[in-house]
Amino acid sequence: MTKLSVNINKIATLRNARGGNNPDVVKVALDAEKFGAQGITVHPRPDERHIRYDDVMKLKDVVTTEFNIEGYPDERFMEIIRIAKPAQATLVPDPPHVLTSNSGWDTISHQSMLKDIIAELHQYGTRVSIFINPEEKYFEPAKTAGTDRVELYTEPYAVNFHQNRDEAIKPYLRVSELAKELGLGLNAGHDLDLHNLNFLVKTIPYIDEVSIGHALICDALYYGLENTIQMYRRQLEI
Ligand SMILES: CC(=O)[C@@H](O)[C@H](O)COP(=O)(O)O
Ligand SMILES: NCC(=O)COP(=O)(O)O
Repeated sequence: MTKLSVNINKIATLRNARGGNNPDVVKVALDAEKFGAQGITVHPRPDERHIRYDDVMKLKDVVTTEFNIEGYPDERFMEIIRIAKPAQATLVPDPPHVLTSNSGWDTISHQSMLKDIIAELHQYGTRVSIFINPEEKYFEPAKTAGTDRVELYTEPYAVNFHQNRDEAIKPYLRVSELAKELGLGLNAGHDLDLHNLNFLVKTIPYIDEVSIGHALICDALYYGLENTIQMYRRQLEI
């Protein structure tokens, strides 16, 4: 069964908007776990626009489901992982000022860098996932780099879903078969929501984990966090 990891970046965005501690990121993470989240994901970007270094240092001691820390593997990120030792680190090739993640790794040109980074993260006992576009040429090099999992970058799927869901999912189906043949674990994330999630996991039933943030937090404004998490869980189970 595909697990739901709730990305709480946008809770921190709201908190930072007024400079206090409301909403309390740690409390929301613990409540999200109580409400059915099977993991907590954060993406501490270098400019700390939402999740801050201090948030990670508090969350690492209290998250009881899977803690997943995403980010570009610069020295600051590696330090965070060295200290936090999360269940999973997801490597994302984001430049510092990108609005949001907008591509997976070029695992061909970055293979040796990724290999060294992944080897170091494995020393901390952390599972490694790398963000990847649904293009077959990147999967063999990802495997050679030593990653445990790949995370399918699903924005193109989400964008094309409403036009033609069967066409939108085709590239993902192809590369998911390849990932399976290579023995790579499979995560998925970015722009997944209540409309497009079920078709993705029904068509690709061996996705280990989806990490969902933006749409889920927006839905929670209307349905409440507990109800929303359970609505997403239901989309993974029907
Ligand atoms: C890697 C990924 O797709 C998400 O973590 C995304 O980066 C969310 O980041 P923002 O919340 O900053 O948009
Ligand atoms: N890895 C994807 C993630 O953590 C959340 O992405 P989004 O749902 O905020 O687009």
